[in-house]
Amino acid sequence: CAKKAKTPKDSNNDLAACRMLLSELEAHQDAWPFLSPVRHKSVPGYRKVIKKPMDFSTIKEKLTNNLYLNLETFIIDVNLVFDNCQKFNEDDSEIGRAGHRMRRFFDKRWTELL
Ligand SMILES: Cc1nnc(-c2cnn(C)c2N)n1CCCn1ccnc1
Repeated sequence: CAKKAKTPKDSNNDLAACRMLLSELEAHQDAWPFLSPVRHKSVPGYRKVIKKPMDFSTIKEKLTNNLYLNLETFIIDVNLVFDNCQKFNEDDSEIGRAGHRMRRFFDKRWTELL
């Protein structure tokens, strides 16, 4: 089917959806590992293993500076947070489990927007 043209209104709706989704992520009880950048200087191996660090405060900064083209590019960064977490943490660990719970919550919420 023909791709629907993106109007300014569509972009504003995407932006509102991103802001709403991000605030829900930040308010989640399992968000604590992801609220600010991993202090890679005090986490041995993190900088070597994780090529593209990402966290909710960085996403908020990018949203504020209009660096997301649409909902898709925002979702890519949120998924990067959870993919990094899975790569660096055992599934059976505090942070690993929080990451899985947060990913499940996010997937449910943004798909409810479609
Ligand atoms: C996110 C995330 N992924 N791995 C870590 C981490 C930080 N230190 N260690 C040993 C990890 N595996 N993090 C950041 C967790 C941030 N945190 C830790 C305690 N309170 C916040």
